[in-house]
Formats: sequence, C-alpha cells, structure tokens
Amino acid sequence: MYLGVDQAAEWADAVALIASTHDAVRSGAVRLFVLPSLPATVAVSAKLSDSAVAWGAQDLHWDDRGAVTGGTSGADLVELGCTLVEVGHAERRKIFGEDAGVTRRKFAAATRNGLTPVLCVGEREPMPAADAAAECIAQLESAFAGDRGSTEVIVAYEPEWAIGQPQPAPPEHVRAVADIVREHLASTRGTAGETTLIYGGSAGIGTLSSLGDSVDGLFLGRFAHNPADFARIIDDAAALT
Ligand SMILES: O=C(CO)COP(=O)(O)O
Repeated sequence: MYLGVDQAAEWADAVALIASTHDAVRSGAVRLFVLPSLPATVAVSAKLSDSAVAWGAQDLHWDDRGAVTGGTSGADLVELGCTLVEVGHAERRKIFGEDAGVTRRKFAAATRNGLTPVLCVGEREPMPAADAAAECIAQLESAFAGDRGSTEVIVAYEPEWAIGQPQPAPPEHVRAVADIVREHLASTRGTAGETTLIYGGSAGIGTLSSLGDSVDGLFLGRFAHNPADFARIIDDAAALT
C-alpha cells in the first residue's frame, strides 16, 4: 500500500522500459515479476503486458466463488492475467491474523488456479540460523500439506524482523538459513515443478551481490520504488548470471 494506483502505473511504465532495454532481462537471464496492490492490478498490467515482466497479486482467498464479501478469487486473478500470487506474507500473518491453516488453504487455491505461489516464510524474531531455518521449514511443510512438487513454487525467505528496516538481515545469516532451506527443498521436492528461493526484507542495491548463489533472487519492497535503483539491482543480478 505504499504506492497509489497512478503512481504504481507510472512505476510499471518505467520498469517496462528498463526491462525492454536491459540485456539480461531481454535474454531471460534475469526474470522479473511485480505484485502490485489489488486496485492497481489492471493499470499495472496494461503497462507490463508487452514486456517480459510478469505480474500477480499480494493475496487471494481460499475459495474461488461464493459468499466471501471483500475476498479476492484466484480465478479472477487469472482473468486479470496474473501468473503469480503471494501467500503467507508476514503482514498477512501479523495484521490479518492468518495462521498456518489459512496459508495452507490459500497455497492450495493458488496451485488449483494455476498461479505460481510466492510462498513467504521467515522467523519472527532474530535467532540462530539453524532455529530460523527450522521455523521456515515448518512453515513450508505446513503450507505444502503433502504437495511434493507438482507445481512451480517461489519460496520467499523473509525474516519478519528484517522487513521495513533500514538494512536487510546480515548476509551470513541469510546465507546460512537459505542453505538449510534449499537442502530441505532439494531433498523433499527435487526438481519437480521447480522451486526458486528468493530473499526479502529491506533488500536493495548490493543485497544480491552479498548473498551470492545462496539465493536465486530478491523479493523487493521499498528499495525498488525508485526505478533507477531497481535498474541497478537488475545490474547486480546480471553480474551473477
Ligand atoms: O515485505 C517485503 C516484500 O514482500 C519487503 O519489504 P521491504 O523491502 O520494504 O522491507
């Protein structure tokens, strides 16, 4: 909810231009997706529709149709051209009280509708990496509910305590957690359906370079609101490919 609808559209316009001119995006070496606020979806998708940038939503309801005033149907997101949807963001868990059961049902709704879930996991408080990873793995397994990799999933590791801060979590912490989570995903899901691991939480210019190949990418918030900064973050990603 940082950007208004017109601001989001203007931002998407700038991002579409960056995507169309950046070699790493043009070649497919760097892939981009945008999850605007729901009211901005149509305006943003109009700007991105001729670009390589995918778009999606920040939330959906677990039912596709019925008496759910204020809900967002995954089927409607598909009609809007969304190919991804975020599930289980820390703010959904904290502000809206979404628990493991809600996240599991929303994850199922995403895959049922053919939307790639961007499944957010992360520890609430700072803690040793092994404990943080265990918490993330418990959240993952709870959301998967036995799904063993039939669909593509993007796992966003976002420690709750690192969101909305001046700096991301220390890179050595992120790398240590990501290594354990990745090993778990590889041993339980293999390569079926493809699982991507990205880091979010005050990520910006230089974050990806500091994480090396322990993650596949970033989940950006505030520090991508300036398109010029976003372009520099794409440069960081391109340098790693
Ligand atoms: O929550 C986030 C992305 O989902 C991160 O937001 P910030 O990068 O603004 O902390």
